[in-house]
Amino acid sequence: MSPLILILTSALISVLFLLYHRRVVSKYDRLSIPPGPPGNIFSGVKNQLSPSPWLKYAQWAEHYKSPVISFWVYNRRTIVLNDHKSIRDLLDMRANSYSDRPKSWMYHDLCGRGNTVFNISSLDNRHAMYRRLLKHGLSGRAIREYHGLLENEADVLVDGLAQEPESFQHHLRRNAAAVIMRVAYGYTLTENDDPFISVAEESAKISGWALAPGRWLVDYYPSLRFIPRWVPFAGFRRQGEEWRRQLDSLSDVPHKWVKAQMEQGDYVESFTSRFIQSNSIGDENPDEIVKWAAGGLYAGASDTTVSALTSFILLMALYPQVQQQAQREIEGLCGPGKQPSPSDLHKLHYLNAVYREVLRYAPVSNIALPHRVIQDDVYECYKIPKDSTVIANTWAVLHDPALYPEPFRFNPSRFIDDALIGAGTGNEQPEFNPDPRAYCFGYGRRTCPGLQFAETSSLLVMSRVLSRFNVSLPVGTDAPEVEFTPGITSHIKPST
Ligand code: HEM
Repeated sequence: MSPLILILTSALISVLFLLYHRRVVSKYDRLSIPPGPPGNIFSGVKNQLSPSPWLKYAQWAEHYKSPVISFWVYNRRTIVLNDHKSIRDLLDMRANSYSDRPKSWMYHDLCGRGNTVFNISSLDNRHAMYRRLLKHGLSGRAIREYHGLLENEADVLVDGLAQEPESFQHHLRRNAAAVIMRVAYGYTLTENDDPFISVAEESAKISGWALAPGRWLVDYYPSLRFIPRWVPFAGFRRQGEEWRRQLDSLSDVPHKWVKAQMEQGDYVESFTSRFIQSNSIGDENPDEIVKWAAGGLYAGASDTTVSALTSFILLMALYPQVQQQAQREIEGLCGPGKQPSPSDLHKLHYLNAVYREVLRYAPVSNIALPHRVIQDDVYECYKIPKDSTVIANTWAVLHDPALYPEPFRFNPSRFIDDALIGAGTGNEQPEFNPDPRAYCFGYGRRTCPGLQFAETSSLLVMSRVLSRFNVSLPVGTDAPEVEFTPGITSHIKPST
């Protein structure tokens, strides 16, 4: 080809590219951002969000007549999805773009927690490695191996409840911790003041402070992290370093304990021991991958199942007819006075419906965890800018009257009564009362890996409690207003 033709061809290609680019870019630019409250120039809507942001988001969606809304929190663009369609379309169908986490500079960077399962970027290969391990360790087959453990701990729980029914939350907490410590580390909890539980609670406390939304300006203005630590107003840097030291040593405790037990040749097989011995992890530092994945087990399981089971106990006391129907089902299957075993659980259709209705009526996680979109996107007539924090308002979906008629009525039959379920085609969700587990456990590549484990352990506890007790409010107590605590994991009140 002659040089002239080459030059002309290159020029033509450049012009075509520029025209295409201008058309696409200007089309994107012409679109508007989803509507939402303007907020103030410095902190955006930050001061309008507490204590129950999901209610505020739902109000704004109604006010702006759009399920997809947006606003600023300081200098961070936040998009909230308030209906099932936008959540499905974006977080699930476009999971490759919407599964990252927004960066918390205080917690991820200064406190060094960026590698935990919950926080690590979805673009980091290690996220996929953690998820592979968790999938293996929490598969149906793995869970069957834990059946004996789940049964023993459920017995300990009901014995505790028989002795001190008023401390039911303490017993539920102990049960969740005992099960997951054994699964993750092969560790058996001591009766009181267990040192591993103290370690885990200390980490959770520090994490709560470091993650408090809006508390650390460095989360919104990351260049502040370069301020020298000796500068008088750089207290956050000194605090971050101190917490980093504490959190590093706390997260090493259980992992080192398992390794020491293994070196002595005297250990109970666990998630950690199994994967430490496996040479299929495929990272130059497999020990770290196992450590963080096992840490995710405790962090994911310890508070969530407690929240669901606390709601269950209170709702059984408030809805005796539901309780009796579930008890009749259990007795019909197992015989009078007999306890269901883990392999009976799938046959208890009404109890399964009660579990789903507990998750729907009192969501454990009202707004899942925040996601981050990694590239500019267009949804319907809106542009969604790269790096926006994307929040799914799970609470709004699970209380949407168009999806769940009479959403504030606790009614497990909605999931088994054909008259209450709209027609679905093939494998699709029904028109009404779809399975709430599709929302309660999060979305896309961040969907909770513990869904099946949570279900088996919760159903077992629920069935054992109902086959041994009649749950009721303390004598002389009026039925309380049902309210929920704010926070990442929400708990039904009264919680003491
Ligand atoms: C009723 C019980 C539970 C509920 C409602 C629940 C809910 C959730 C939610 C909403 C998320 C965030 C998903 C997202 O960002 O979109 C999550 C993540 C996670 N959950 Fe659960 N969970 C429960 C139990 C468990 C259990 C028992 C485990 C472990 C045994 C667990 C381990 C995890 C882990 C490791 C993640 C992080 C996933 C990631 O970021 O890639 N969860 N869970």
